[in-house]
Amino acid sequence: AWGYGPTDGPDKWVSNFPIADGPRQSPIDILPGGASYDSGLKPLSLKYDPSNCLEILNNGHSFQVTFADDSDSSTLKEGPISGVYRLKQFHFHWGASNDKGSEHTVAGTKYPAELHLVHWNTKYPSFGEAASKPDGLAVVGVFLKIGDANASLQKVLDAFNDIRAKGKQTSFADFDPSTLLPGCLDYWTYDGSLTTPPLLESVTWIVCKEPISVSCEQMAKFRSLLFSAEGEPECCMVDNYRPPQPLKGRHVRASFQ
Ligand SMILES: C[C@]12CCc3c(ccc4cc(OS(N)(=O)=O)ccc34)[C@H]1CC[C@@H]2OS(N)(=O)=O
Ligand SMILES: [Zn+2]
Repeated sequence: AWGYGPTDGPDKWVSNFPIADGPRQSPIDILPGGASYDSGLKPLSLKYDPSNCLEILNNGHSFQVTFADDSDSSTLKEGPISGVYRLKQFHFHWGASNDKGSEHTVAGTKYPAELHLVHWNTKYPSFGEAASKPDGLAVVGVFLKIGDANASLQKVLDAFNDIRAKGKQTSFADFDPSTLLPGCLDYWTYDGSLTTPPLLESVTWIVCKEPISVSCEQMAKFRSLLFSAEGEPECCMVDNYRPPQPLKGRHVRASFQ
């Protein structure tokens, strides 16, 4: 199985997932000067229904909040995509210290964490089906920056006591993920991939320029989760991020000037 350690981490993934060296891998280092403003890009239309929120789980790589996706009540539309994409889950990536943790970087700058809201294209019958199509998924990325405590994020962190170890899950209801979005939804967009195995090249990435805040104490709470299952030697869940990958001729577009 894969992980983020010295023996099973990002540099080792290519042996079981050769697409790791593919033409549209993620994340990337975003160079604002290298992105071209595209006036044809529409504003993001994100509409989420808190009643779709189902549970929160520790999957051994991150924690994720999963949503009911059997109707078009929590969707992403417009932006760089066409059609309707449904929210399936959101999760985070973070570091062992505040100087690293994000997957995307901005002119080399690493943020302490990054939120990913994973949506799938409803032109396909299911999430799993969509995940193997070049236009199957759209992930909205939001950077976290050290500052004031984030009250909305705190609701998620308060559930951590029930999911400390790998494989633990607990019900998590009535959460509105739009409360985790920045005020300004200016974004960069490019064609990429999942950032964990199976590294499928099926993601339209939409990375928000404006970060949301997280306090130092809240970052410490992220780091209290475990990669390990109950009964195994405890291994803190930290540095669960893939470093930037080669651009390989791709263009990054900006929705703002
Ligand atoms: C669940 C699945 C395997 C893993 C996976 C999936 C989708 C989106 C994902 C986003 C991730 O995070 S990230 N950073 O946004 O890229 C990490 C893993 C993801 C599908 C792809 C095939 C499996 O689907 S399945 N079982 O066949 O139904
Ligand atoms: Zn992710």
